[in-house]
Amino acid sequence: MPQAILAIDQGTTSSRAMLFDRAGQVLARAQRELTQHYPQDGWVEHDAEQIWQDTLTVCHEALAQYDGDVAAVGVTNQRETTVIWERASGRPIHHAIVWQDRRTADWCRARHSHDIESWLSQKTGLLLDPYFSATKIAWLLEHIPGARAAAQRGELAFGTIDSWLIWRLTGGRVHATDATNASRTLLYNLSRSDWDNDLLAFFQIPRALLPEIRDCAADYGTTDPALFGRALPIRGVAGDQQAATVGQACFSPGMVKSTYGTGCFMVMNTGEQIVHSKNRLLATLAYRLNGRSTYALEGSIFIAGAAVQWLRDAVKLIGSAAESEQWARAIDSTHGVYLVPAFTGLGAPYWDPRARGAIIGLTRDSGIGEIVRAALESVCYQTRDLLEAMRADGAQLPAALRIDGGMAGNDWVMQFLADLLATPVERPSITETTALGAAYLAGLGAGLYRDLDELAGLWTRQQRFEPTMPAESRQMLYRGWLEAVGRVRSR
Ligand SMILES: Nc1ncnc2c1ncn2[C@@H]1O[C@H](COP(=O)(O)OP(=O)(O)O)[C@@H](O)[C@H]1O
Ligand SMILES: O=P(O)(O)OC[C@H](O)CO
Repeated sequence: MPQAILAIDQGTTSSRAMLFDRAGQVLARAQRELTQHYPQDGWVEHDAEQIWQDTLTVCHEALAQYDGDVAAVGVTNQRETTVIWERASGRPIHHAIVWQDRRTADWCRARHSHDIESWLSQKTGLLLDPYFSATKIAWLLEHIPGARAAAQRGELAFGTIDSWLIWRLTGGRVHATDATNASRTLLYNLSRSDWDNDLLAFFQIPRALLPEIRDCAADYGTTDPALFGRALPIRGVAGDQQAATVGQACFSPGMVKSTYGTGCFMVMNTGEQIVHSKNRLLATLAYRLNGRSTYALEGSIFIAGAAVQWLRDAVKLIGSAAESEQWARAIDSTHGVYLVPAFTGLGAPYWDPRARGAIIGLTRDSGIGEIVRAALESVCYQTRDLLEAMRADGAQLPAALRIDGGMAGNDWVMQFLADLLATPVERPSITETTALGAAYLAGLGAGLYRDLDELAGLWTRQQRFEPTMPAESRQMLYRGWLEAVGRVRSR
């Protein structure tokens, strides 16, 4: 029986546990849907206690499917989502505030200025936007009675979901995060690789709240033996998009992966160089190993697969996400219909928290097919926006785009994407690259793999989509999209 690696992938819409063998093949999997809470327009919350219980359940279910040894545990997670809990009781003081939540939009607007933006961008690679954890922490300290004083006394702990799970997995013994998750808080200094006192002062966040920052492949303690009947070493941690970058083996500068889950996140490896975007992309960490940082340029889109969920659950135009493909194939075009899924504002490169969604160009002939297809196309147009921004930043465009995530299973979307980008799109054999990346990092941390070259050798392609659309059609379609986006922007 080979030694397995347990990967925990706590995402926005579900919590997953997967067991991989050393070659990256899936041995077991279990998954639980996560309840979304929308207390007000633009607010999105998760119950941190449910996240923990679901994680525990899926780990038990996956481990029950396999009776061999588990060499290490890797954790990957939805990033930025913010939990604050009491150190003594382990109880969260409030629901987790999710990355999509826009409640701090006014807070950001009140403090926004050109100088602040460039100061923050220089230190963190990020922007002053509700997306990132710091404004969410500030909101909790301001709105939960007694929280600020308790934080100052060192009685509370902050964490992104990785820290929250590690705390619970280790029975409250380890309060740590990895550098990639830290790099999404607006509190991490990218070039100094540490929390930054000036940033803490700006957001009025006491240092006592913060976890210790470690490498992505490192010692995060062992699981409480009471949980799984044995103590399992936690050896790998990364935010989900960074884990997917590792799972897709994007280890050389210029390599790009794009993950289509709830949102879409395109990450380009920029090597040892921090590229400060002039086009509102983010400079972030790809991974930190042996104390050495590899940086990335990231484009974050808030709504991708979530638009398909909306078609299924809110307006009920389709019965399942997969059905969207038949609707799109059944017509030859949307005949000028565009859907801009700015349900929670617009992310990169627009960063407009007050924009809201729209369907534009409807005629008497428009039907379900046009709307469904427009929703799928919107994901590809938004990807093109990101690639255009990377191009404008002087990045050499990749020879092919490596894609993954739930929506990557939709062949029609992948072909339209290749057509619209005029770039081949490659789908790997294992599209669960986020969990795979966490397993690889844990394997590196446990000494099961030698180095990144060995991991790169494990990547295999399942399908390649070649662009075939004439350039003229591509440009015309994209022009229509830019016009549609222009109509929903708030500034
Ligand atoms: N065949 C499909 N066509 C279009 N969208 C899909 C398809 N299958 C799944 N999705 C979308 O992909 C998303 C799920 O992807 P996943 O990677 O599991 O998300 P996350 O990690 O963000 O929770 C859902 O939003 C779903 O609507
Ligand atoms: O849970 P996902 O896969 O939608 O990813 C969420 C991102 O990490 C948010 O930045």
